[in-house]
Amino acid sequence: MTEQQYSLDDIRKNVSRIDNEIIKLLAERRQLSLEVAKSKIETAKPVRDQTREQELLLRLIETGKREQLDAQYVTQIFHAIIEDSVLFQQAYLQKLTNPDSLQPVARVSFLGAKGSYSNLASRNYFSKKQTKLVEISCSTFRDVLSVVETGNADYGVLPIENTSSGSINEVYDLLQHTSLSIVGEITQPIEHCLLTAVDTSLDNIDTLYSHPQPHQQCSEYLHSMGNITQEYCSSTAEAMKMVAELKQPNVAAIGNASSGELYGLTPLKTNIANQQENFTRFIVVARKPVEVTSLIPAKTTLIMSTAQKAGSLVECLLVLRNLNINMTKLESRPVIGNPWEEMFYVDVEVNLKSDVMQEALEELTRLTRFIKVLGCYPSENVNPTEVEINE
Ligand SMILES: O=C(O)C(=O)C[C@]1(C(=O)O)C=C[C@@H](O)C=C1
Repeated sequence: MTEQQYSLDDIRKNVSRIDNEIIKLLAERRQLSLEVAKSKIETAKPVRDQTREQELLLRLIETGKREQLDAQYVTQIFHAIIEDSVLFQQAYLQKLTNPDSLQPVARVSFLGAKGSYSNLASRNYFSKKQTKLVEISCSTFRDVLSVVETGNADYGVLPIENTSSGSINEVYDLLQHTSLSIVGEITQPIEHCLLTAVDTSLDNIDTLYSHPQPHQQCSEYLHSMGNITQEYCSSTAEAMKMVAELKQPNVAAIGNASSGELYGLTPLKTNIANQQENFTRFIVVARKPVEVTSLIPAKTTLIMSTAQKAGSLVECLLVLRNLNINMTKLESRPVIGNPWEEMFYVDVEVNLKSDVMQEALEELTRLTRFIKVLGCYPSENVNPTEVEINE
C-alpha cells in the first residue's frame, strides 16, 4: 500500500475548489447563451440548432476521451447543459415577447402541501424564469384554477397526463369551463417510493397512504404486496404528513424521496412505479394568454366538439394532416349534461400565429359545433441531439 500524502480534508478542499470552478463556468456559459439568444433575434434564427449541437457533442466526446472520460458521461452532462441553455434562451425570448407577463414575484397555486409533485413541478418550471415564487397550496384541482380566476394567484400548475396512468380526466373536465389560458408546460420525472416514519420492514406494511394517481401508477407493485389497505389523500404531501403524524411501523406513504425528507420520512423501497420511465406532464395556466416567438417551438391546445354524425372527427383530423400539422395528443371527454356528446382535446406542435394554424382554425370552425383555443405556449420538451457513440 502506498503512503497517503494528503489528508482527506485536504483532498476534499481540492474537490470543493474544482466544484466551485465548475459552477462559475456553468454560470458564465449560461450568460453566453443569452448573448446567443440576442444575436438570434437580429438574424431571426431559431434557438435550436441541431447541427451545432451534434458538432459540439462530437468534439467534446473526443476531448473527453483524451482525458479518460467516457463518452456516455460526457454526453449526459452536456445534454443537461444544452437543455438548460435552450430553456434559458426560451425564457428570455418569451419575456421580450410578453413584457408584462412575468413579474419578479409570481403567486403560484398547485395541488397539495409543500413537497407535492405539483409543488416540485412549479418550482422546476419557474426556476429557469428567474422569478421568485409565492406558493399557494390548494386541496383540489378546482381550487387551483379558481384562485387564479379570482386574481388571488397569477399562475396555476396542474398535472394533465402521466406515462403510467394516462390522462388526468378531472383536469381535462375542468378545462372545459375555465376562462384561463394555458401559458406553459413542464414534464416532471415522477419517482415513487414507499416512505415510512419509523424503522420498519416491508413485511410489516399493511396500509398505504397517497393520492389516487400514485396508487394507480404503482398498481403492479401494490398488487405484489398482497393484502394492503389503500387510503386515499388529497395529495402525496397530505399522505406524507399523515404517515409522519401516525409514526406507525405498519403504514407507509407513496411519494417522492426528497419530498419525504421534508416530513422526516425515509424510503423503504424505491422505484415502485409500473413503468421505469414515469413522467407527468403539467400545464401552467394564467388569466392572460401569451404569444410565443417564432424562434422557439410552440404547442397549441384546442378543445372542440364535432357534429354528431359518422366521420366528423376524421374530417377534422384530415384538416390537420393536410396542412402537415403534427398532433401530439388527442383526448375525448364526455360533455356533462349532453349524453353521448364528446369534447375533443387536441395538442398540436405549431404556433397559433402561424399561417397554417390560422388556416386550420378557419376550416375547423366550419366543421365543428364548438371550438376554443385553450392556449399557445413554448414546448419545453428539449431532447438534446443524440450522437452515435463509438467507443
Ligand atoms: O450555439 C447556439 O446556437 C446556441 O443556441 C447554444 C446551444 C448551446 O448551449 O451550446 C444551445 C442550443 C442550440 O441548439 C445549440 C447550442
